[in-house]
Amino acid sequence: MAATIKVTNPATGELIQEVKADTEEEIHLALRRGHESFRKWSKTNAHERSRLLKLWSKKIQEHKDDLAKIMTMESGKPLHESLGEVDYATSYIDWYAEEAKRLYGRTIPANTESKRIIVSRQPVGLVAAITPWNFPAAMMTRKAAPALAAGCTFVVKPAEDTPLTTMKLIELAHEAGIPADVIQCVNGYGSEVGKIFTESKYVRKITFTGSTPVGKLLIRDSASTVKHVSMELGGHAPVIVAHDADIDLAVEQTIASKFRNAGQTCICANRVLVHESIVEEFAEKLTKEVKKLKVGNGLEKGTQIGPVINEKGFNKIVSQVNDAISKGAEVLCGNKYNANREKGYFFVYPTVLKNVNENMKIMQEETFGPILPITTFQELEEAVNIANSTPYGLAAYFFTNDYRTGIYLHEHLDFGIIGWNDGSPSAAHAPFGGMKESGIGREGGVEGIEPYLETKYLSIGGIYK
Ligand SMILES: NC(=O)C1=CN([C@@H]2O[C@H](COP(=O)(O)OP(=O)(O)OC[C@H]3O[C@@H](n4cnc5c(N)ncnc54)[C@H](OP(=O)(O)O)[C@@H]3O)[C@@H](O)[C@H]2O)C=CC1
Ligand SMILES: O=C(O)CCCC(=O)O
Repeated sequence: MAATIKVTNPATGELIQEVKADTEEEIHLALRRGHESFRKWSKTNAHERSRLLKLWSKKIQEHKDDLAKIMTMESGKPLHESLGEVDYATSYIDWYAEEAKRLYGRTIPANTESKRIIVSRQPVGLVAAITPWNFPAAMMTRKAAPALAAGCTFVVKPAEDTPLTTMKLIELAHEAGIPADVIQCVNGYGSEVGKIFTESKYVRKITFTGSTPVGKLLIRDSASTVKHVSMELGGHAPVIVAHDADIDLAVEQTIASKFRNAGQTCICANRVLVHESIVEEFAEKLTKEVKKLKVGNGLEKGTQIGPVINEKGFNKIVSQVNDAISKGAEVLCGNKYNANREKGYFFVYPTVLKNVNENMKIMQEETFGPILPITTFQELEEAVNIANSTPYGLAAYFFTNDYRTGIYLHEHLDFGIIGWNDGSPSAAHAPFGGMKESGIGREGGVEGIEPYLETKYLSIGGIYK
């Protein structure tokens, strides 16, 4: 395992900090500590766990500006988005601080007078999390908060591109009074740490946000010890704009969905299907707005689109755009880059493509970049078939003012998260997650704590009549 991880600023390529990578022994030790502290933490009463989570949230808010700056420097996202992410991250802690107090059990009527059946919930044990670089704060807290609320202990490995935000959050958790062994961070390379996590006898649950191929590996490797798994994987979100849609709203919300974090979110609009009767108006209005988006270093005032995370991400975006153009796509704006492979920064200007078709890679694969391909449809059924024609099933969006169309689309789209006239559906109080190869389980809402709980029932006999 490498001794250090170099964290660089994707806007400049400059080194921000070298982070010590944990050795195999140190990671095993962290897992053992997490396991050993489980008994005490799981027996700490729910109101006390809730109190400590609230203190953690407060500490994070006190350090909001520092955290946002760190996040922008290591991930590239514009500062206003990082500030928003700090709030989003704490909203999960606040929500689960309350849910900790609501882990109710139940009784079941027995089939004889001399018995009682009681069902209770208990935490699964030590949870190991692997998180991505695109939301270095929120993806961690939306796993850690329900885990700690449920009474689990928690070890996280952040993405090597963005460990600093996570390390700061863990430090603040300890300052808030959450015991050091109850929530820990280890650093290292994904494949190496992943193997240690999945093989460990101490880890009872793996929770992951990242690409579908890595998710599949983690599911496979977790089988040998039958761990619980929660997977929040890739997406390929369709946006369907029906003939009766409010076009201005559809344009505004599609931009909000597509260009957040330079298009690097798993629920970003990835392909836009517009009814053929309105495609010209939609494309013209959209392009006019997209051209106004300001590209630059996320720390500079007014920046709306930062750099993409790294060369690998950049290459994938460029190859999808080139493939689409070579197969007949028309560029309405963008297809412009400011990249320096030696220095290590990669900016992609927001790009709108028209006349795309199903044979292009961009219509089949997750893009993770600020590229918006537009295609058309005639009948709703055709739009649904195109939308559902990928292995992904995370988020989908549609725009219509006709309730019949809305209900039809809602019922026929095979996606876990649906935005109807809404390009920003995420919320701590709602269940986020995907169908098909987009994942297993839900994060957020009352559903988001379930994966951290086991159900146990007690059957008591010999009761006096
Ligand atoms: N659902 C989502 O939100 C995300 C989707 N993606 C998709 O994946 C594409 C590639 O991005 P990339 O960053 O490479 O995504 P990865 O899935 O490779 O990375 C996400 C996390 O998984 C870790 N990881 C990588 N390989 C393994 C492994 N074999 N076992 C265990 N953990 C591992 C990474 O660690 P390390 O950093 O050390 O490699 C990181 O912490 C993106 O273009 C996008 O399409 C990416 C990130 C988030
Ligand atoms: O890209 C992701 O993995 C998370 C999307 C952020 C959100 O809206 O919760």
